[in-house]
Amino acid sequence: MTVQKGEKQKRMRLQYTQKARMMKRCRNQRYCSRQASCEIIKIRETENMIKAGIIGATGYAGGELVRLLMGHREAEIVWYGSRSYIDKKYADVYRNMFEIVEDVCRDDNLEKLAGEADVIFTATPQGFCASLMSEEILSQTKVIDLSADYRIKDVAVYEKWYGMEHKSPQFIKEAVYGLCEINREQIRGARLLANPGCYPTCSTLSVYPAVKEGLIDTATLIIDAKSGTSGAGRGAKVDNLFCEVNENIKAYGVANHRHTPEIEEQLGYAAGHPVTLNFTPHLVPMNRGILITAYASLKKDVTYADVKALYQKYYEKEKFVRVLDEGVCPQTRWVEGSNYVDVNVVVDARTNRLIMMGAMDNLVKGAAGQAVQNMNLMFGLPESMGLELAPVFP
Ligand SMILES: NC(=O)C1=CN([C@@H]2O[C@H](COP(=O)(O)OP(=O)(O)OC[C@H]3O[C@@H](n4cnc5c(N)ncnc54)[C@H](OP(=O)(O)O)[C@@H]3O)[C@@H](O)[C@H]2O)C=CC1
Ligand SMILES: CC(=O)N[C@@H](CCC(=O)OP(=O)(O)O)C(=O)O
Repeated sequence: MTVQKGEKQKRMRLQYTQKARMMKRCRNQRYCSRQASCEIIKIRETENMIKAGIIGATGYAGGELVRLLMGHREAEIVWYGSRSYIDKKYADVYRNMFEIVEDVCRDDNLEKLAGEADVIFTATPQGFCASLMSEEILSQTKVIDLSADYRIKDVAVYEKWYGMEHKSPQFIKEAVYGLCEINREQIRGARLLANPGCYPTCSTLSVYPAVKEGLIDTATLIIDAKSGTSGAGRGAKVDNLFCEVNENIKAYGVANHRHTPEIEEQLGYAAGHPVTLNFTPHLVPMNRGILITAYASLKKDVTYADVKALYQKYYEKEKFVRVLDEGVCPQTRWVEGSNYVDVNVVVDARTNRLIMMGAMDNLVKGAAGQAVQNMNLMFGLPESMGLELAPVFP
């Protein structure tokens, strides 16, 4: 049986290798079949495919990166980094990758990987990337860090909110905050990219035009946020057990969540002055998704049409930010599995407040999708390459 399968695969490989050679750089053929894709990936190794290494490939954010990069026609994964599953087949950790990923997990040796990869994604706990970063690494490869290590410019603020010493503060200034819709030009030239947090991405994009245009009083800004459980990662924690999360909703990190200073910093740049706000996250019994509802007092007398025009001014040309129609509130289900952020507003004339809403998939636009969007910009590729996925429904 095994022999027969082996023979068949050999024949198919030959066939597909020939096919791949004929296709040369025909970019749209990668998924003509699973076997073909393997061969075509190999052929393209010699054709300047971006070699990507993932440290933390066995986590939820890293796993989503694997899924997205498998569908990226200019990138291939050369390193599935892990700490607990070294030498184990990646597809044995995530069986959705059965017959799709054949590689085994390797260690988390950032220095060694720097010599093999054009780009390294660190989808690891806070502090890991900062503890290993060096000029030697950055002179060989680009690094996209999905943790918060380089997101906050003031090291004292980072150390206070994250409760740890920053091990390489000398790189904070150089790191570019990778919110593509706002920092696109700086991202293009970055060696070290700080991929934004999930809550900060959805919060900032939902509120940004109103803050930038001075439409709201930022001192009154309150951001209420809800997240699915994958936001907490794959590690076993009592708080995330089925019986704790199912049929339940709870606030956490009230008045002290570590994403607060990140959102304040980004909105401060937009406002042109420091911003202090309330940010309250909630854990909801869903796998994925973030929903933001933000409130602030209006400084101007405006209608929905005025505010919509302002949001369109910033987002009309943004593929991944969709400003919904009047009266339509964003829902996590409409963005699930995709890189989209849906936003909308309501002008509440009765309370003179603007209510700003946003929905996004925490693992895609909130983590891996945005990381791929950043990689595309850093390598001069079309920004949406590998991300043109419609949301899944239901
Ligand atoms: N989940 C989300 O929605 C989002 C997550 N992020 C950020 O992405 C990063 C990863 O998050 P997430 O995927 O959720 O976390 P997970 O807990 O699911 O995964 C963590 C990964 O890091 C590895 N790892 C754990 N500890 C260490 C260590 N001490 N040294 C090296 N590697 C280690 C794990 O490897 P192994 O399992 O093999 O031991 C695993 O692959 C975090 O910084 C998180 O804040 C950012 C935005 C959204
Ligand atoms: C539900 C849940 O627990 N969410 C996480 C979000 C963490 C995350 O995504 O971390 P970074 O964006 O900072 O990397 C939390 O609140 O800590």
